[in-house]
Amino acid sequence: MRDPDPQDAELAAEQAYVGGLHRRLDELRARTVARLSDALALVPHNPQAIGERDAAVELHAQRIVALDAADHGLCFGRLDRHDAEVPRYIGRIGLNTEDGREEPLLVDWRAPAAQPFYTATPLHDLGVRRRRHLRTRGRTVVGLTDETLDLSDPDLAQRSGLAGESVLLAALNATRTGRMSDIVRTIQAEQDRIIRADHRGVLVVQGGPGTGKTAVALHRAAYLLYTHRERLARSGLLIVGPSPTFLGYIADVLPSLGETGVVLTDLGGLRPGLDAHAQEAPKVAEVKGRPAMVRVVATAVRDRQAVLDKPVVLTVDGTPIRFAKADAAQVRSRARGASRLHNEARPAAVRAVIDIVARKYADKLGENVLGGANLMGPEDVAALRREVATEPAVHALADRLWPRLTAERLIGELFSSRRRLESATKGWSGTDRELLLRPASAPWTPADVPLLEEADELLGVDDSAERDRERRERQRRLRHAQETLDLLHGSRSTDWETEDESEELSAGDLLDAEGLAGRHEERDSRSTAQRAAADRTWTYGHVIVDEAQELSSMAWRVLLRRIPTRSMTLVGDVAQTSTLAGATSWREVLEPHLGSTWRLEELTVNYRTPAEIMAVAADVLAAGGAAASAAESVRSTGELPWSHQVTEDGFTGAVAAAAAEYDAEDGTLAVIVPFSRLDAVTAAVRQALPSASGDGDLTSGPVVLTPEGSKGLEFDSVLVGDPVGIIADGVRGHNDLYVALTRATQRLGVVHPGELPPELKGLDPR
Ligand SMILES: Nc1ncnc2c1ncn2[C@@H]1O[C@H](COP(=O)(O)OP(=O)(O)OP(=O)(O)O)[C@@H](O)[C@H]1O
Repeated sequence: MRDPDPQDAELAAEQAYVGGLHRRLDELRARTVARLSDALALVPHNPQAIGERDAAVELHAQRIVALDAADHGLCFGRLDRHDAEVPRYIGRIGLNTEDGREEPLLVDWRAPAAQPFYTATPLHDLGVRRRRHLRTRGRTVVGLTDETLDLSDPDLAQRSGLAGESVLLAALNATRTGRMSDIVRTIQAEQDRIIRADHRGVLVVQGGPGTGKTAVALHRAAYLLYTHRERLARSGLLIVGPSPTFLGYIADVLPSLGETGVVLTDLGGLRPGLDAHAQEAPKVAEVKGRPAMVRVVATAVRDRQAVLDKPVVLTVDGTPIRFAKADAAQVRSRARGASRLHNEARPAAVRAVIDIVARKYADKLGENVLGGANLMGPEDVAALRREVATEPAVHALADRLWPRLTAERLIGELFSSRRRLESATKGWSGTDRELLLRPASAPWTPADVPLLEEADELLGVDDSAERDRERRERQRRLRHAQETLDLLHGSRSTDWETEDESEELSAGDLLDAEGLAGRHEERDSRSTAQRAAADRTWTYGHVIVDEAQELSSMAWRVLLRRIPTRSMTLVGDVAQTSTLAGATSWREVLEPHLGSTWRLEELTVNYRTPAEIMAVAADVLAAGGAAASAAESVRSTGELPWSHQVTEDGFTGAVAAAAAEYDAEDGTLAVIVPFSRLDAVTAAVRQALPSASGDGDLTSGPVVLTPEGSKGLEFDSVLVGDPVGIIADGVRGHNDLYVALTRATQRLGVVHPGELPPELKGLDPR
């Protein structure tokens, strides 16, 4: 019989503890499910009770989601401290004992008490003696890794400075699934500092490829939701990413951390109700993103506030009325004086047309043939005005002079009319203007979204009909509330036929009635995230932007409107900018919008790409003239990235063959080619590998992408086809190639027709 292994005994002890945590989790879940059923079974008898019931249902349902999410990998860490007897366990959520008095059973990774798990070092041990990483499979503890934070530890000199290095490397070497996973078990100190940074103001996180910017941004979202739960539950948190494929790739991370109430979108999906994802030439997107477009949109709106080239003649009840150019000018100046917003000014424009036509009509009808004063009295004129107001020709004229405009109509009609474009882009070069011209039926692109939103800002809404409806509805509610109060108090009767009911109510009564009427207002049962996503004017509590270097000036305007408090986290890498509209330095892009009121944090370690691949990518970065240097890789694989020269004719076949070879390896695969070769290579790869997906779903098989489409993603194997084509195709071609090469977590191959560009000479020729 062998001696019991001390490691086994430790494992058994941890298993006992973790088992207890799971029992506690089950208990809490069962209790929350019971509360949810009780709330659902409740039959509320008044609107206030309905509101309370709905709030309770939402609260319990969210709690169940969070408890379920925590079940997988519930506890992953333990801290033994110098000054405490009991160890502190760290996990996905906080769990207390029944009486809630002792040290919590489990500390949420986001709580201040958990921070030493990520940041304690032998030099700054933060009271920690030993950090233990627990590995679990299902509910079973399958492994332990200890780090002693003791300066006298003889192994210390060998350590890399990474927290939980072996656990981290195991996570980094794992094959990818096509979906990003959370990193709560292995967050590194430089990442932790950013995740927990103060939420106020603008925090810019710069980092090379694979430094965990996206991971950090998402964990920061979870941290902010935990720390400022109440405020963010009301105002919401917005995360903006570069593309729908990217959003699909990161979609599991926050739910796995128990957080679901976040709005995730890309620019093309930011405008409620509009799917603006059509592709367009990068040069067109760049023009649309320029700050000069603010003026173009403003001019386009003013151009729709027309004056006449020549007089028009209307017929009112058989009487011809001449509407002169000067009359049109008067309409325009009255409407412009009424409101800055085009649609809000429209009622004034309509009134002005009616007034002018009625006056002229009265002048005609009341003309004194003997040459004296007009025979019409004020009542006659008022009656004529009412008649004129129902005349369709008068409204048609008002529409012509001051049309009701939606943003879609304004921008659509602007871009499809050479005449309108010329007027709105005076002083522009013909080439730039030409880029904006497109057919009326052209679908919307992401770069159109900021223009539509800009137009909305100038158009406003003519909500007079809606306001009337609301006023009547409010009067109805007030009447109903007062009747209810009267019933309660058995008080006097009131004549409700009077329009102005406030005269009928004493001040005290009105307050009571208003209070009661307010309770009857319908409660919006949608969640904050749903309401925020559907409302263009919603302002968020915090906004996170990933790949922020890609945003154009116009896109910044849209985002900043959604966050007047400027509580933002912007993550990106200026060396990965691919569009002309994108940033080459943070100062250059942020200064016009934020001045110098932002702070910069940097991430310096590349967790994704092995050193062998990074060496090649760094040469490409340098050849592109980038000022930034690539982040240092945390690991190497010993596998050299290779190149394979082929003829032009053999290119697609060779790519498909190499893809088939890589597909036989474990994990995910992407083939990245220039936009001009996308269709041909996709067809060839699909023929060789029927599982190759074409719909941007990264979980179902190999994908063929452009460098731009691969932004923010990663794959175990990456095959880059035609690097020279990538450099030539892009407006910042070297950056595009750099992005493509740095998507690989394990293997990289490059297939090239013709010579290999000198910056890729570091590849191993095959
Ligand atoms: N502390 C960590 N523990 C485990 N994995 C990590 C850690 N930090 C980053 N990673 C992993 O490294 C990979 C790269 O991270 P991420 O995609 O967030 O980088 P990025 O900086 O956004 O890259 P890019 O700019 O190239 O898109 C991901 O697989 C991520 O899970």
